[in-house]
Amino acid sequence: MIDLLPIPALLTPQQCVHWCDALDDATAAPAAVLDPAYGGRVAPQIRRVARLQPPAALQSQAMQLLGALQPQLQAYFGQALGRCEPAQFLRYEVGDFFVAHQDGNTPLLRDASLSRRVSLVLLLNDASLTAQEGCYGGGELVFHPHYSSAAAPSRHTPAAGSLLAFRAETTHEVLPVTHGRRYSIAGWFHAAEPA
Ligand SMILES: O=C(O)CCC(=O)C(=O)O
Ligand SMILES: [Fe+2]
Repeated sequence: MIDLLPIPALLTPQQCVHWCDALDDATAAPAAVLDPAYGGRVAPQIRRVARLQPPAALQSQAMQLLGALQPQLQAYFGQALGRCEPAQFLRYEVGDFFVAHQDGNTPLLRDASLSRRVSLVLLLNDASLTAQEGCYGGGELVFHPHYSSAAAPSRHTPAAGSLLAFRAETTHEVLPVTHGRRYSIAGWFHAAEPA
């Protein structure tokens, strides 16, 4: 079974609209794969999405919001958690996606992602089947069970302002966006430093 913790209504609909508006003025650059210290590079066949440079106030608000979840996440995932990595503000345009991947805690990859323990994805706008102002189509967040499990992948389109937390080693992907723009924030809690 996939260990998924949904946290609804972390942001109000008004905050979501305000954050998306602020992000439309932000500098955007193609998001990289892998840790920059280990040759982080843009690989659009793997991850095609713009990483936005939010205003400093928004970045720190997001970090406060995510940081406050630490006790709840520690209790749910049964892991001692340390720092939360700077959140990535992401915008998926039509055709953008992120192939199935794990965010960290995968022992064969010995970069900074090794100590990631819990991944967080916060959606800033809603999905809709038809094109609607401010909404996107496609872009489902899909979780894949362990290969030894017969369970089917699960697809999620969290409501604007709500978050999904999962173990960093869980395989997940973002399906291509089919209309509109999808805004999300990704963050990661690392293992607590040994005392
Ligand atoms: O944007 C999302 O929903 C998830 C992004 C993601 O999986 C990642 O950045 O590692
Ligand atoms: Fe991810």
